Amino acid sequence: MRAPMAALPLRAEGLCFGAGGVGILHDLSLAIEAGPPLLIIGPNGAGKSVLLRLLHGLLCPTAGRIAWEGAGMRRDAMVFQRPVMLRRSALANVEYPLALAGLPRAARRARAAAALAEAGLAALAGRPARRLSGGEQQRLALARAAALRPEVLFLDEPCASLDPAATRAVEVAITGLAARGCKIVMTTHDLAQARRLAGEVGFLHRGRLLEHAPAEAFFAGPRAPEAAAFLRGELLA
Ligand SMILES: Nc1ncnc2c1ncn2[C@@H]1O[C@H](COP(=O)(O)OP(=O)(O)OP(=O)(O)O)[C@@H](O)[C@H]1O
Repeated sequence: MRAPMAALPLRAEGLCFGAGGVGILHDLSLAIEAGPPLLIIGPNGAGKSVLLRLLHGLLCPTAGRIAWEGAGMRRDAMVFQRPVMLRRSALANVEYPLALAGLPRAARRARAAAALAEAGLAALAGRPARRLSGGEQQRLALARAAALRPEVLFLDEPCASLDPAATRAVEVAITGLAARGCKIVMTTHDLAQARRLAGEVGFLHRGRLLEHAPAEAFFAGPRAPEAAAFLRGELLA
């Protein structure tokens, strides 16, 4: 089967977002291309989640533009910090969006089972999704998104409340998706996690993208003084 045409690159130009008279993102420009994961890092309240929501189309910019510049139809999905599970089995949670996407029943079952297996959840397929642990639910949310075979997957702090073992399992799932060609765009507070996963880094501070660089260059010596302070563990105002 031929791979669908790419919708990437995704370009944001002069992006601004404000709410209630308060500016949250300011004149942000960013090009997202196919390749290894882009980790968006920065202090609390920098605007990381808002940026992901804008890029995924859940919020409308107050100024600027977002364009998918490839020839293909956009295929992007998002996983939230606290995923919402349907009151059904894990397998049915993965099948449901496939049904909405119009996949025939037999193909749905096979694709959902494969996505669960890839996330290491095959043994839990029949379990009620809402009874799974936080880490299992997060992996289930990833499997549910991955089953749609998105070209881009936006992940908003997917490991925020997970212990190290659950974090590791989620990171394995993310790395697997990236290796299969899915562009990961992910926010995290955890610098060690950013070092483990990132191919490129975007550093946001007070609603401004102060740096976007290959991960190796960024961690070896960020250009923005605020990014350098953040890497040193200083508390940024
Ligand atoms: N829909 C909204 N309406 C109004 N203000 C919002 C909205 N969404 C976010 N904000 C505000 O915008 C700022 C940036 O929020 P955002 O959640 O993007 O930060 P963040 O960098 O993801 O922070 P954290 O690391 O704490 O999750 C915050 O001050 C937040 O209160």
